[in-house]
Amino acid sequence: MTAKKLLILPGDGIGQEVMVQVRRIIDWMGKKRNISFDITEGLIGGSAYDVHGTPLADETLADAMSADAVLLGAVGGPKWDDLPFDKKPERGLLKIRKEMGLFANLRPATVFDALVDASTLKADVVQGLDIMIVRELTGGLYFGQPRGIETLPNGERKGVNTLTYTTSEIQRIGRAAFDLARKRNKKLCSVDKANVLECTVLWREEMIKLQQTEYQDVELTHMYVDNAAMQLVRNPKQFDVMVTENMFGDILSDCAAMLTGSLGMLPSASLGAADANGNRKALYEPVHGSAPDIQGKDIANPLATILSFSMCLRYSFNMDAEADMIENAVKAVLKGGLRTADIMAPGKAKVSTSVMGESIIRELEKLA
Ligand SMILES: NC(=O)c1ccc[n+]([C@@H]2O[C@H](COP(=O)([O-])OP(=O)(O)OC[C@H]3O[C@@H](n4cnc5c(N)ncnc54)[C@H](O)[C@@H]3O)[C@@H](O)[C@H]2O)c1
Ligand SMILES: CC(C)[C@H](C(=O)O)[C@@H](O)C(=O)O
Ligand SMILES: [Mg+2]
Repeated sequence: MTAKKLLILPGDGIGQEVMVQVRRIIDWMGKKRNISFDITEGLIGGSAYDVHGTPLADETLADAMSADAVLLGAVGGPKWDDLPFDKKPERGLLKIRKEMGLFANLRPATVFDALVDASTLKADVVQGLDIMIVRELTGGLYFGQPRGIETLPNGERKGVNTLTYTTSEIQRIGRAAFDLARKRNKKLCSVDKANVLECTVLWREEMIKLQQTEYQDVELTHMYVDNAAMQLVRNPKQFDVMVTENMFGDILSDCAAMLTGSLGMLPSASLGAADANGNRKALYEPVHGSAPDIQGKDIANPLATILSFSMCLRYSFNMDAEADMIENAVKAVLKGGLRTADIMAPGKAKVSTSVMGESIIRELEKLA
């Protein structure tokens, strides 16, 4: 079997620190499981700007387009905050998502039993939680035209972003979410703001049509986004799969992260359309950012990125056994009481990023 092509883009800040821990797992898989990948490492975000003068060089994009999967850390940081808009690290991330056609961003929020106490919510609210947020990733308010800042004739300045979706964009993300719901508990909640925004009136109409024509076995409900944010904190277990607009999904997924204990726990998969062979372009990344406030201290939680790699093994490389091993190793380490600072609790042992990574390898040794 030819080795799968994996492009690794650590990015900036703690993105680089957490990716070191994934590289350890990859090395371990090579030595102990005889599984090797054809790995290219590249730059994205501020670190790409520093070298190439752009947050995503054409060669890096070409590597991403020809890879079987991309694994990304995080981008951004204060060093690059004052750059012109199109040079900012975040533009590199938006560009790679758009160019690769990664319209479906899956953000699972699962509460590990050992971490029930790490959430700021009461244990019975989050225990056993397993929800999937499906965020539309290449349209909506992030990409709609017109956008920008203009100066009006009267000298005032005007900022513009536009929320747009076409029916085909809504249908493809709708199908992705319905398909996932069908494999889970067959409940889909479509989150919109149809009481105010026409674009999401269309969103709701299309979701209803899809349910009636193709997914009658899945229960479809609708919720306004403000209520959904509240319900996620009040009673998150009412949800199975949620599907929503790009920016709504960005916000709701950070909110869902705290149900699991920390933003440092939430992985994600961004997927494109299936080709004739059923293969999809795919990028895996933690939900969190480059966390400049804790950068360089060896205290970041690497588990969201490690779990993103496990999603990569499962969704892109058909390596379910290895994905299970990694997830079981994470559970075992947490059960054993090891915690990075963000999920620390009384009576547990606080460990660094690197010790967390080493501990995962030790557990993998036991499971192999
Ligand atoms: N996907 C991405 O690359 C991505 C996502 C979000 C933010 N960003 C960028 O990151 C920079 C910082 O943004 P922010 O502070 O709003 O969001 P952030 O996600 O970087 O951090 C928010 C808070 O969560 C903490 N945190 C995040 N990840 C953690 C981890 N793995 N372990 C422990 N604690 C963790 C941080 O210390 C911080 O207090 C900005 O430049 C932003 O644009 C990038
Ligand atoms: C950094 C930023 C562009 C990004 C987003 O808004 O999509 C981030 O917040 C995320 O959630 O991946
Ligand atoms: Mg975000």
